[in-house]
Amino acid sequence: MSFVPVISLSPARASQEISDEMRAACLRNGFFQITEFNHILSSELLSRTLSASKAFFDLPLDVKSALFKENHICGGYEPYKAMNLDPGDKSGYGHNEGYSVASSGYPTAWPAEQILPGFRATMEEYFTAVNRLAGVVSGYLALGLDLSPDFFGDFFHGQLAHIKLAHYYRPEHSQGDEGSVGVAPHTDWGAITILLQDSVGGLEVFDQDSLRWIKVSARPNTLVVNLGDLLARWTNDRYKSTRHRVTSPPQGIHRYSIPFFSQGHPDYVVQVINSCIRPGEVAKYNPIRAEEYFKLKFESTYSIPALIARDP
Ligand SMILES: O=C(O)CCC(=O)C(=O)O
Ligand SMILES: [Fe+2]
Repeated sequence: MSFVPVISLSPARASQEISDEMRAACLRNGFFQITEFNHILSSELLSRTLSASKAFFDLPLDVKSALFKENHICGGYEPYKAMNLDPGDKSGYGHNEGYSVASSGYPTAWPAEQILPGFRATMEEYFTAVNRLAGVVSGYLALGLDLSPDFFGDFFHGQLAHIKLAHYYRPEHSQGDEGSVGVAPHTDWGAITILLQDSVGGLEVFDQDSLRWIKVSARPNTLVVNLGDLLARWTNDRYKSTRHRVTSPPQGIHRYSIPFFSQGHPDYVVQVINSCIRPGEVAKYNPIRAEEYFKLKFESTYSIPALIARDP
């Protein structure tokens, strides 16, 4: 099996076949790519969303800075090198700037409509579509675990999620390896991440069997799906949440990507799935409310103490 298999979601395929392929990928690295999901999310929307993201980052810095992300629940601007996903490594600050959009009902600092016409509408449209796609993928994941397809339904319904527009580039006049850390090695925190990326590439996964960094190809009309720590926890680590990183594009090249992070309904209590506990094993994790879990993760990661102090 490929390290990061490409799985077609074509409606012509049998659900069991799709879920079997996902299961194999989840047991290995928790990483796969999906294609042929046009019936859920159109390729036109994918390219419109990437273009809108580029237009946002082209705004002057003072306009973007005024939209500063206030705390881990809100959406807003995350300045260049604000985030270190590897808290133990001082050189782990990613060479990217970001802008996150929170679920509807949670505040996002939007640019004024006259500054970026249509931006908000495109992001909201993409958010709704990718959220729906996450629900569809979760149905296949449940089937792959021999659970009812709506097993994850209450977690995803009314969930807190966000998309993060990311813009990677090296510092001006950088040389050699300077600025090569796009995102330091990390695992994602949530249930599933769905990544939209342009054609530049740079995402790498640390394959759990060969113990090598594997490049994830950037394919048109294809999204990368990976499981986060919460799904690993939920399955008593049967399904994998794997370390990955982003290598910045060469000097002068810009890369745009948009991960969707699925965090679940804040009040949902995530408890190890009984059938994932093998004979002789015990549940490795206590039940935890999704909201509490994310607050703990956020506080250990971000480099801006003010963001945490101002938590509502
Ligand atoms: O931009 C990418 O390719 C992935 C980014 C990522 O892993 C993250 O933001 O968690
Ligand atoms: Fe990630």
